[in-house]
Parts: sequence; C-alpha cells; structure tokens
Amino acid sequence: MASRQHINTGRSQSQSQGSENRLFIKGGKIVNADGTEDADILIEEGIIKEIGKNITIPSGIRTIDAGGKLIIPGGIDPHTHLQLPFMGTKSVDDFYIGTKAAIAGGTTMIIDFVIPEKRESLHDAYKKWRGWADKKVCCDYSLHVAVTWWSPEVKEEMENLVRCQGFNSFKMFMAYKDVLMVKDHELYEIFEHCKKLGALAQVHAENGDIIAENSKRVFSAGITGPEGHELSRPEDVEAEATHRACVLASQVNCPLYVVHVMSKSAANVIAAKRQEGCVVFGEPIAASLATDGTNYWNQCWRHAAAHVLSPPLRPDPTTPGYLMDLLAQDDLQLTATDNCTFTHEQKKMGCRDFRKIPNGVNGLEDRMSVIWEKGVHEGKMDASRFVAVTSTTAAKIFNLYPKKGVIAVGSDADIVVWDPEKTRTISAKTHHHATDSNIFEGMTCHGVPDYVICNGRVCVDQGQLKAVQGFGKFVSRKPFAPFVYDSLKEKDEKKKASMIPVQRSGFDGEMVSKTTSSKQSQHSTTNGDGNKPSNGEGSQATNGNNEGQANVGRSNGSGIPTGPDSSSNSRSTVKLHAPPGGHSSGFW
Ligand SMILES: O=C1CCNC(=O)N1
Ligand SMILES: [Zn+2]
Ligand SMILES: [Zn+2]
Repeated sequence: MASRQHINTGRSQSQSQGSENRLFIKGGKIVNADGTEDADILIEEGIIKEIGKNITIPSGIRTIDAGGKLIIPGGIDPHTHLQLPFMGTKSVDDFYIGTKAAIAGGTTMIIDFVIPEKRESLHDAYKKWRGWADKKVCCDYSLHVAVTWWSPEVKEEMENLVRCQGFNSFKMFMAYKDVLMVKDHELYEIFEHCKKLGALAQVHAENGDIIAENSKRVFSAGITGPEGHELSRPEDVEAEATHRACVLASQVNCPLYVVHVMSKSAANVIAAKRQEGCVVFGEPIAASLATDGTNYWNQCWRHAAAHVLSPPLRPDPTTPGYLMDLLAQDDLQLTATDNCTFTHEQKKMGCRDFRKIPNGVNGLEDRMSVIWEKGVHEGKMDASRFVAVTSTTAAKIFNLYPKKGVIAVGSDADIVVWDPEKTRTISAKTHHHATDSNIFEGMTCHGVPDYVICNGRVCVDQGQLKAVQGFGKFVSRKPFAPFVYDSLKEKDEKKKASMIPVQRSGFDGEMVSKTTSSKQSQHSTTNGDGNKPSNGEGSQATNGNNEGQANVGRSNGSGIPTGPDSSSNSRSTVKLHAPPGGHSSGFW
C-alpha cells in the first residue's frame, strides 16, 4: 500500500474551497497500483488527510457512502491536444469542454502539448497555451513542449523551460515532414540535451520521409479515401521509426517515451528494447486498445474519416487485444488518448484527398471505461494494474507522484468512486465532447464513475456532472524523475568505465604483436572500441573471423565495451558478431 506521507501541494484553502472543503468517503475498497485496502478517507482543503477504519468524523462534513465500490486515483491522461491549431483548422474540444468530458469519465488530470510552429519561440508558444488553458480547465493540467525545430536558441529555451517553468518532457515528431518533423541528427542533439536537463524525450514515431513518398503514390493511384491514410503509413513505417528512436536515444542514454503506440510491430520493438535494458516507455491509447483500422474500409466515408489519426489504427483486428496483453504484462506501460477531435464538417476538408483529413479522434471521456472493459472485465489485468496504467505510472514518469496518481495521506484528493459492475453504452449522442462522432460508438463498457472528486471538489455527484470551468490549476514538474532517471545511472557508469582510449606505442603503422593476455595489452589487435578490426578499419591484423565471445551488457573488466545492456535479464553470454567498428550499444 502506498506510503502515507504528508505532501505540501501548495494549493491554498480558497482554491480548494469548492462546494465542500471537507469530505468523508466511507465503506469503499481503496485500489492503488501497489495494493488494495478496505478503509475510509478524510479529505480537507483538497488534500487526503487521513486513511483508516476508525476515523473520527468531524461534524457537519459531507459523507459519501462508497459501500461495494472501488476507490481509485483519478485518471491521468498524459496525451491530449485540446483546441490545437492543426492542419488548417483547430480541434473542437477546448480546455473547458475537453476537461469536462475527462472528468465525466473519471480522468482528473491531463497533460496537453505546447506545439510551436517551426521558427516560433518555445517560450512564446508556452505562454500562448497557458493563456488558452488556465481560465478554462475544470481539472488540474500540465504541458509537454514539442521541439519542432532545432537551433541554439531552442536549446537555450528548453533549458529555461526546465529550470524556470517546471517542464520535464519534450516531444519530437519524426513525421509531418516540413511541418513538425525533425531530422535524425537533430533528434540526436535534442536527446542529448534532454538527458543533460533531466527531461524525458517523447517521440511521435513514424518515418516522415516514407509517408511523404507513399502518400503521393497512393493518391496518384486514385485512392483518395480514408483507406489511403493507412495504406500510406503501414505499421512497418511506425516500427522502423520506433526502433530508430530507441537506437538514437541509447547512443546518448536518454530516456525515451514513445507516444500513441498503434501497432504490434512498434510494441514489439519497445518490448525488445526494454528487455535489452533500455529505458523506454510505450503508450498505447484508448483507440489502439479498443478499435482497429478496418474502419478505414467502411462504406460510409464519414465513419471511416472519423477514425483517421496518426499513426493510424491498424487493419489487423487482433491488434487491440495484443496491445492490451502487452500492457497487462508491462511490456507497454501506460495509456493515454491523443484526444484531438474534429467534427464531420472539419473532416470533410479531406473529402477528396485523405491527406487533408484532419488527424485526430476522441478518447478523453471514455478511456477509463474502455480500458476497464477490455482490460479488467475481460480478465487481462487486475484493478491495481488498471490504476497503474490509467494514473500511477503517468504520475511517476512525469514526476507528479505522489502528489498525483495515488490514494495516500498528503496526496491531492483526486479520487474516483468506481462502480465496476455498472455499464454504460458509449455514444456521440450522450458524450460530453464537442465533436459529432465517437470512435467507440455503441460499445457497452463495464466500469462507470459514481463520484469524481477533483482536489476535494465533487465534480461528478452520483453520476451527475458538476465540473467547474477554471477550477483546475497548472501543475509544474521537476526534472530527473526518479522513476525515469534512477535506472539510467548504472548504464551511465558502465559506459564511462568502458570509454577508455587504447594506448598505442607508435604511429609508424607496423604490425602490432598479438594480444597475449586476456586484458587489453599495450599492443592490442583490437580497434578503439574493443572490436576486432574489419575491412579497412584500424590495423589490418588478420585473426580469422570477426566473431568473438562477449558478455553482452556487462563490462568484461578490460574496458572493452560490449553489446546492448542486457544485464537486466537472464540472457547468458551470447556469441556475437563483432560490430564493424561501431559501438553496438552506443556511447555517451
Ligand atoms: O500526432 C498527432 C497530432 C494530432 N493528431 C494525430 O492524430 N496525431
Ligand atoms: Zn503524435
Ligand atoms: Zn498526439
């Protein structure tokens, strides 16, 4: 059970006054990511003050009877795009409507994205987004910043945002060529800078160059409908970029977060890299966990276009179940929605050309119920894992924990009384989004919030939505999140230990003597990074094949670097083909 520590959250009494600044929740089963507990909860001034069985109830306090229900941390959606100017229009869920819809479904915090245009100051863009959001949000929110271009000024602004404005995450697009996309060498430098700042690097992982070429060819072949969207960016294009981002990040040992994982192939890349010991997090979204790309071939254009987002949903109908399995076993780590909604009128901008269909779907209101239905009710995960993937892990990754993401003394009173047996059928006719379609239309889900409490204010009251515009606050975040950065230290040390230059006797190019001892001698037959020289690299010592025995992932004591760090798994020593002179595990 989460430690019960007191945390100063900085929210003054007036901010959390709300309809009741004291609340008592009795009779429920508390579910945290690390366990469950039958206990009551006393809330005062927006903070969880006490958890236990025999709490003295102050007089005049409102009591919520949570008998037979679960008490879970409010959902945290770490990936939304509210009122985003995009593709010649603007997403219709703004910071008021979007956060109201979020609360209706049991989400009590969002993290949205500042997306500067190329050449736009990151700081100016940040101020713009704060101006849009602060007066509208119904629940607490935070922001990531997208790095859509690279220059010394951008580098400096990133540092200022981390040190002075409370940011610890930056997103880079590998797609949207010429609009948002950055190139590999820029990614390398941005990752290196994120690592130095103690920030998390997020990527939209699709190969933008391939998409640009494919889109032209698919359209020229006469395919103008939404099916062209998926045909132009099949899952290989997502998986390739996912792998490339992992390789780039590991060169500089930068922690990586892959947003909207939409395919089996990309998910497998993340799972494999995590097995190798890379610090990489995978974020499937409600859409990819509950529906699929066969919708792009629906006879109804409106239906098909409503499902257009990037990366696209995959036509393999087994994808959602596969991604949910990986999420249940922590090969994928947490869920979001990429909520970026457009009406049918807006989607019609692409009625003759799929490349012009505004990309984006809903999810904010329905994520919690959809994940409960497809994950818990279908028996793939328990309630604690549900809490982890909908709230706690996001709080830990983005350094909001334990202020957010846990039912613990001192934490914010962002709490949901969850009825696991109640059902609801999702429809655009009844949802709270501003859009006129819902990609989960007609889906009946178990798992419905009875009460949703935001910083002590009851915002869903026995199923009735009572969200208040402007009640939410911006939440800043510190760098070097322990959950992210603590596991990097060991890899940093290992690499430092292996970055030893080879000492050589002379530069006259004479054949050096064969190594006689197991440790690297003064006259080694290996090149600078400890590998056997191959065609044209280093001295031409001929020692037969280039193969060698190596303890993958562990220093072998001589300072010769080894392959990908697999120290985190039980893999034994493996026979490696010495890389042709490049570092197989990267260097930093
Ligand atoms: O990356 C993004 C931006 C907004 N919409 C979308 O579908 N993908
Ligand atoms: Zn994206
Ligand atoms: Zn997005």
